[in-house]
Amino acid sequence: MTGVTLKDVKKSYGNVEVLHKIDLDIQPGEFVVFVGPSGCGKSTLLRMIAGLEEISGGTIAIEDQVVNDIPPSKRGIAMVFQTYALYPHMSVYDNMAFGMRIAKESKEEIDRRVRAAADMLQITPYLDRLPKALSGGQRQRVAIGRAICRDPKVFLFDEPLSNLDAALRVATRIEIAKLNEKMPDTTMIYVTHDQVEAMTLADRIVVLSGGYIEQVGAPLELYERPANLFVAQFIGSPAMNIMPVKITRAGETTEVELKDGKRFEVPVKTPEKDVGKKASFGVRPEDVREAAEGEDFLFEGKIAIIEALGEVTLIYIEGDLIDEDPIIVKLPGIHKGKPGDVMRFVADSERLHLFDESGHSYLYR
Ligand SMILES: Nc1ncnc2c1ncn2[C@@H]1O[C@H](COP(=O)(O)OP(=O)(O)OP(=O)(O)O)[C@@H](O)[C@H]1O
Repeated sequence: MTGVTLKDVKKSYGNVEVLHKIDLDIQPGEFVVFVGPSGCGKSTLLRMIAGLEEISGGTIAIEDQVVNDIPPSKRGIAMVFQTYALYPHMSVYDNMAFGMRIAKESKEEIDRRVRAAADMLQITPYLDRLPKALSGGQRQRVAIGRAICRDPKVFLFDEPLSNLDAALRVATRIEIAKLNEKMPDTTMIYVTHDQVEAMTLADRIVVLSGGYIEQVGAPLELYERPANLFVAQFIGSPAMNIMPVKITRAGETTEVELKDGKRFEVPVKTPEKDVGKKASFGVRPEDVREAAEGEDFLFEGKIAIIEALGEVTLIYIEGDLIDEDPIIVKLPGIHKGKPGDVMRFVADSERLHLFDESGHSYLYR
């Protein structure tokens, strides 16, 4: 089984460094997803692992072998692209067989592998068709099938679903999850800017921003214990609400004060020296509920906009508690509030987050 190790990996274009000091250990058989906003460097990092981009510094090793100077075809990897990259004049069968023919595999072996991959992806009925006679989702399955035929040690996916419409994206995502189950020994590295893909497919997510790794962890770890403000607001939708606070008591748990003077406890550890300092208090829209009559509430405000989505209602709360955007609350079902109504909210204390002045998360208890 094959892992991938990145040590102090850097990438520059001219004198602009776009990836800085990337250290990452991907375990054999692991499904790792790179996410981050546009331009953060996730595709470049994947293409460096594939050998499609030169490495400006550091080392990339696949199965303990440093591959910096090894061409893509010799790295034991297969890559699936956003644009499918199928040969338009070749049948599905020939597209899938192509790499093996170049590698001079026997006819029988080629046939066995093409049929096994086609069966795995349910594309057997289309083997004789040209790519143009297939839907986008079917074409992407052919591209994945072609990659499987190469029997790669490491499978790389570069935003494979982003050209598909919403329904096909879900169906193909599930296909990829099944593929991962069927190929437990194959390491998979997947680039996306879609959080749902990252959360549902990954064993571990690598969050990148501005060419740096912000955090590496299991999906729910990032959701429940974000290491910093960036990850807190990047993972989860709508994003976590962040309100400026002052620390009024430090210790094993921390008391903070909102801009309106309201004080409450957050179960995180803070050092005594941080008393009086500014901090950022975070609570997710879905972790808030409406306070009962007379219940001690966390924050209050006026409804600015209310959006009924059926299964949930999104409520945008006006007020002076945050500097820019409104606070967003996500309540289950249909809520009968209307703009102008004043609402009060509570949240379980375990669902509260606190970040220091530089945006790092205080230690969760
Ligand atoms: N050939 C190139 N020459 C110069 N700069 C480049 C080149 N390719 C990429 N970059 C820069 O490197 C950075 C990372 O690009 P990359 O494509 O890896 O980002 P990304 O996270 O995959 O973004 P997206 O989600 O938009 O594809 C960007 O700032 C980009 O402008």
